[in-house]
Amino acid sequence: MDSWSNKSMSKPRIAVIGAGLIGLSAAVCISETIPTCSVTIISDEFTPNTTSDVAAGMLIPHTYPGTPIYQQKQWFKETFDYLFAINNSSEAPSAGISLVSGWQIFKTSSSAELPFWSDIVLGFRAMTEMELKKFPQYRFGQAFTTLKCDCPSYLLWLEKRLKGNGGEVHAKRIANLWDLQNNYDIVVNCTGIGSRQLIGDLKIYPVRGQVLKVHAPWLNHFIRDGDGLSYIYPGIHNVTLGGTREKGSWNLSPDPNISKDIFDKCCALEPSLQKAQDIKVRVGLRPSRLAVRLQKEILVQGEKKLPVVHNYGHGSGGFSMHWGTAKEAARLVGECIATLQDSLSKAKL
Ligand SMILES: Cc1cc2nc3c(=O)[nH]c(=O)nc-3n(C[C@H](O)[C@H](O)[C@H](O)COP(=O)(O)OP(=O)(O)OC[C@H]3O[C@@H](n4cnc5c(N)ncnc54)[C@H](O)[C@@H]3O)c2cc1C
Ligand SMILES: O=C(O)CCC(=O)C(=O)O
Repeated sequence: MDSWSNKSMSKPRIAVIGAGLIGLSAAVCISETIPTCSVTIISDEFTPNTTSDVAAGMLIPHTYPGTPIYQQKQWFKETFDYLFAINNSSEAPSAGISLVSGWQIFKTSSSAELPFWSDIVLGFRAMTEMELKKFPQYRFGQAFTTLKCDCPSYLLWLEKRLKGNGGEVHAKRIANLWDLQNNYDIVVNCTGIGSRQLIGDLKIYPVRGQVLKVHAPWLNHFIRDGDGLSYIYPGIHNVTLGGTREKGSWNLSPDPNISKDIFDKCCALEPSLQKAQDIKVRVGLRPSRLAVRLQKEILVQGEKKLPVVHNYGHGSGGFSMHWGTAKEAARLVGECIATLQDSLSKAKL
């Protein structure tokens, strides 16, 4: 009899490691799609101290070169539809979800490809001559309406929803997945960049991002340079100005020169930002990987087995993809439960 067969599967116990966007959304989705299980989040950091709190929270996907495009499109569509429904409900302000229209602008039209997500966001079209007059240095642009999450509000709302479903939250650093084996049947790994140390995945690396969060409530249109290095994203509580992408840097200290550079570039795009107030600097490490890792793994140690569902490596696109990947993680957890129940009933024969 292996160690699985000793456990009662009447209420499968699921541990989700990580309380960033990916852990919280996976935990909520599991608790809602498999209501017979218990879900516990275990994490060493919580909002407002996660990478997910630093993000702009825009639904504008980046492409993962190692994940098939049809898969990315599906995750984005599921995420967009889910957040659009929240946006259209009375929950929108407490969840921190808003619709935002704006422009992605390019210095040359040849660099402006039609993105794979153009038919998922709303009203995607080429910018008119009139709109482009605002940006004399730019030749071409795309106008569309998408969704934005106010990151800390959305994380708190997810946590509240999880607790409302009976889920629990514990503060703890996990050094070894096997430490969870006695108390849980299945582990869901949503540790982001922490997966490099926790499970030794050397394919995940940090891409440092520094942003400014400013008070400029008159702004309601987003502006994104197509190079992804300058953006102005108005949200419910503040405007996020970005940004930087420093591959391989683990430095979490804000750099004042970079802050000045971000501010100057954003003011060049939107001069009224000179009047912005309450400027705060935030730095986060994007958990980057060629492909999101979303798969089952059965860890084996002698007679013992521990089913793990990995869900990490969302890089620059966690907000854009999170509900689609949470649904897939929940489906994989369901498969693990079916395997455990099958092994339990065989052991009883
Ligand atoms: C500047 C910036 C702007 C961004 N803007 C956007 C955007 O506009 N749109 C978009 O889609 N994406 C954006 N992103 C990307 C997005 O922030 C990430 O994809 C997303 O936050 C990843 O979420 P996560 O939950 O995997 O990671 P995290 O938020 O880092 O959460 C990981 C969690 O795991 C916990 N953990 C790690 N190791 C352990 C351990 N050993 N034991 C216990 N707990 C552990 C951590 O404490 C944390 O709670 C941006 C990122 C940055 C840096
Ligand atoms: O790239 C963007 O425009 C959105 C912000 C983001 O995803 C990032 O900075 O990683």
